[in-house]
Amino acid sequence: MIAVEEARARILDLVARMPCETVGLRAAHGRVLAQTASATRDQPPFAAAMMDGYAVRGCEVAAGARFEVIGEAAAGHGFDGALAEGQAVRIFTGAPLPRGADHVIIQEDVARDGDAITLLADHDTQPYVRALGADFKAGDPLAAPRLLTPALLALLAAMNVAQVTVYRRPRVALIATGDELVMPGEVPNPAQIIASNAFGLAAQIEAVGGIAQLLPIARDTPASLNTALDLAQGADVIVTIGGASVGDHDIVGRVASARGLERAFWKVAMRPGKPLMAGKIGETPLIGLPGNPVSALVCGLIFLAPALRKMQGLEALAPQQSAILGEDLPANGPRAHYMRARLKGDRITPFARQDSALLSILSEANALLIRPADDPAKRAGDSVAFLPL
Ligand SMILES: Nc1nc2c(c(=O)[nH]1)N[C@H]1C(S)=C(S)[C@@H](COP(=O)(O)OP(=O)(O)OC[C@H]3O[C@@H](n4cnc5c(N)ncnc54)[C@H](O)[C@@H]3O)O[C@H]1N2
Ligand code: MOO
Repeated sequence: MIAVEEARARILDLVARMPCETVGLRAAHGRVLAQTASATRDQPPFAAAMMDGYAVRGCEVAAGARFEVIGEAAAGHGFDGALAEGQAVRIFTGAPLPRGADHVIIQEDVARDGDAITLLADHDTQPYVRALGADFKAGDPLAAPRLLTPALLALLAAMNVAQVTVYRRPRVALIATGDELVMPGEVPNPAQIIASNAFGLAAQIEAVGGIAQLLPIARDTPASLNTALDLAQGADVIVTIGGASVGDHDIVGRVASARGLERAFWKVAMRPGKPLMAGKIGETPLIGLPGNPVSALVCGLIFLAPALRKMQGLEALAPQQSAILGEDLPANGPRAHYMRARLKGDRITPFARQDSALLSILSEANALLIRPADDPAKRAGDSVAFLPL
């Protein structure tokens, strides 16, 4: 058995950066920018009014000052002429400032009489002008790699960047294995259960930008598993679920070896997730997850998600967080324990039941409390590491 960190490092070594592709902005949410994008224009491209009112020369702004209104500037329609002394242009938010103007008096602060305005005594003195390029300048870069969020997509659009180069999404083939499994909605026989793991894993994969492909369930025969592995060809990562342990029907290791698996490791000093296996068949990384539902999903978070992040040019690991332990815990054994826990404020308390088959407890948990291997007993109030769920 190897340590969690060693297993993760070996899995990260199995995967490579994805190739790039160019996509339109509407397809870029959640993708990772692979090439720096640069603004093709200044924003705003002119000094712009920040308020509805009157554009004037700032040096003339004084209580009681009168101006002649000589025209109008609206968003999308500038005023062609220039302002002379004593003149104002009616202006609306977002409009370019007329030549000669450097100040917008908000309309609440003037009395209008035909084509004349008079500035009221208690007027606002802010100029209400947004400078040319105040948001960004032509050539300003948006450096890669970075995850494209809603705000960044809006920024790229404003920069007049219509297409971006992003990493291709890694496609992950998911193969559930076991004679006991039927798909949700099917009618199981009395010894069967519903295949649940691939649904949680697919969601985890999609949450980190991957594409999940659910293949047909492989039965506990080499022929059936080989068929599923054939169908997985072309995937960027193959993930099997179950059949990873030591039982007579745990055939994933054997079948994968017969297909040329170069094993990076089998068995990790962790709970849940001990029988985890990983390697490469040809150029394709294969991760063999344990079948117990919580083991599969915890391994998905701790090993598969970082690998998919790395493949898309992102930092594989998020920084670890810490919280205050809510109750005393006995010493941990030789396997790191990822305990389903409830984090409330800065206090974290593990659930009493930690059986790796209990999805109900996982779904109630909002954190995994991390007990390192051989961690000594802990007291309530001690600081402990956790992963948010
Ligand atoms: N003698 C030993 N027995 C076991 C060991 C061991 O070290 N020595 N390890 C245990 C641990 S820890 C785990 S975890 C499990 C994992 O074993 P497998 O990866 O071989 O998984 P299976 O035996 O196929 O299934 C375990 C359990 O999970 C259910 N399962 C499987 N696939 C799914 C799925 N897609 N959706 C929902 N549930 C699934 C399956 O029915 C079993 O109940 O091995 C221990 N045994
Ligand atoms: O490692 Mo198993 O995942 O403890 O149940």
